[in-house]
Amino acid sequence: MISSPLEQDRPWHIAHRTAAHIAAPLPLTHVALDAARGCTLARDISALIPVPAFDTAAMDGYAVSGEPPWTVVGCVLADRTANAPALTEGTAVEIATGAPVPAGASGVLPHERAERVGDTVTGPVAPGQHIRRRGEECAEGTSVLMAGSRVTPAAQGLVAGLGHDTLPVHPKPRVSVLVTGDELITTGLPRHGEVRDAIGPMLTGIIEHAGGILTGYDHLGDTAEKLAGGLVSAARSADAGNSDALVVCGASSAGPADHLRAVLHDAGAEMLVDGVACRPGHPQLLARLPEGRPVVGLPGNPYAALVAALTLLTPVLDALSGRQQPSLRRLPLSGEVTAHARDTRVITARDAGNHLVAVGRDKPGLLWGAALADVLAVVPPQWTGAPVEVLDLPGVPRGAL
Ligand SMILES: Nc1nc2c(c(=O)[nH]1)N[C@H]1C(S)=C(S)[C@@H](COP(=O)(O)OP(=O)(O)OC[C@H]3O[C@@H](n4cnc5c(N)ncnc54)[C@H](O)[C@@H]3O)O[C@H]1N2
Ligand code: MOO
Repeated sequence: MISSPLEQDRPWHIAHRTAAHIAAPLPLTHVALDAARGCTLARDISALIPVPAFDTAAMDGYAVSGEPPWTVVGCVLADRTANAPALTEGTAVEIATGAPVPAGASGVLPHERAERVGDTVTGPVAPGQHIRRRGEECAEGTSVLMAGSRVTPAAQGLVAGLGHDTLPVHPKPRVSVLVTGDELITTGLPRHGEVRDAIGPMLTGIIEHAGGILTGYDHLGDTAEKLAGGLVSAARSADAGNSDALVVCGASSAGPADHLRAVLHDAGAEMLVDGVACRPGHPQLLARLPEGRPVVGLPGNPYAALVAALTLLTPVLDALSGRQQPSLRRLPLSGEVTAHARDTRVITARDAGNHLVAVGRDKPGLLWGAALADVLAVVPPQWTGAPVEVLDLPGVPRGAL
């Protein structure tokens, strides 16, 4: 039985949470360090080597042994061949920062504190001064990153320094997108009856920001057959390993060309969110194909599609990537805001640091306000002014103002 969208509309928070629990994380795979950026760690990571890996000079100067004065007997640089003989009492070697400190050294005297005449050097050095001891910053085997954390550029640098070449991660979910609509064109000026596709161009960035990869993109016509065919071939390519989730844009409502619900029903899909009580974006949906793959249906109106992408698609990709759903921060909201009696409103806003200011220009059909905004504000039904939850907009730096 296919119901009309409005009858089934789920409260916004429930829809958001349902999407976050739709799927288990994709199975662990080992990927090269560079490819791991943005992925979620599937296991804790520990140090394969100590840091520093050997006793090392923390300053350019002289590694000395015993009390001054010292006779300079050589020079040690930070390279892999450095293998200086042990120092005996009263001797020193010139040493570079990072070079292995020879056995027998009692400290390192920085150049700027050293007085050197010929081969003799003197200066003040406390025992052990300016020597970084093996394992002092991180002992071998220490657990440094937890499973579930995201691989950031700093994390890549950290684990490279600790000897890793690959990382165990949940891979980035691959997403196939089907854009419906006979009226859509993808370049140039639309003629009468035509509309430029505004959803496709924003989806790649949204998917990437959510930690996924766009692996398939198709424009379909408006018939049920084309949509069913598109779903089948997208699902086939998914079987071939090309996608972990499907997104359908448009065809989500009740019009003569809106076949998504019927096609999903015929495909045996389980409908998990059949409309959301939010404005814009109420016809959005979330389903699971019989083999388990999630399908997110975005409404055709572009701003409604953006709201739906941040409501359902982002949490689905978080779930597949093994990322914990971040709890949304709350901020006070000012400006022209009219709450709805029954539905959540998702509106465009600027982030002024400790409060939000409504941007407006957020009618369903145009992304104008969204392109000017830093965030979307989630305004609950019958809102009377309490702080609201904040959805970060993909690609906008935090604290953009
Ligand atoms: N009887 C009802 N009609 C509508 C309802 C409803 O509840 N009952 N909901 C309205 C709402 S809200 C929305 S949103 C739209 C959703 O429509 P669909 O998802 O079925 O999408 P279409 O009908 O294909 O298109 C709607 C609109 O958006 C334009 N569009 C579609 N795709 C794109 C795209 N990729 N880029 C730019 N613009 C796009 C399309 O040309 C239409 O103008 O339904 C309402 N109707
Ligand atoms: O999703 Mo629609 O208005 O709510 O554009």
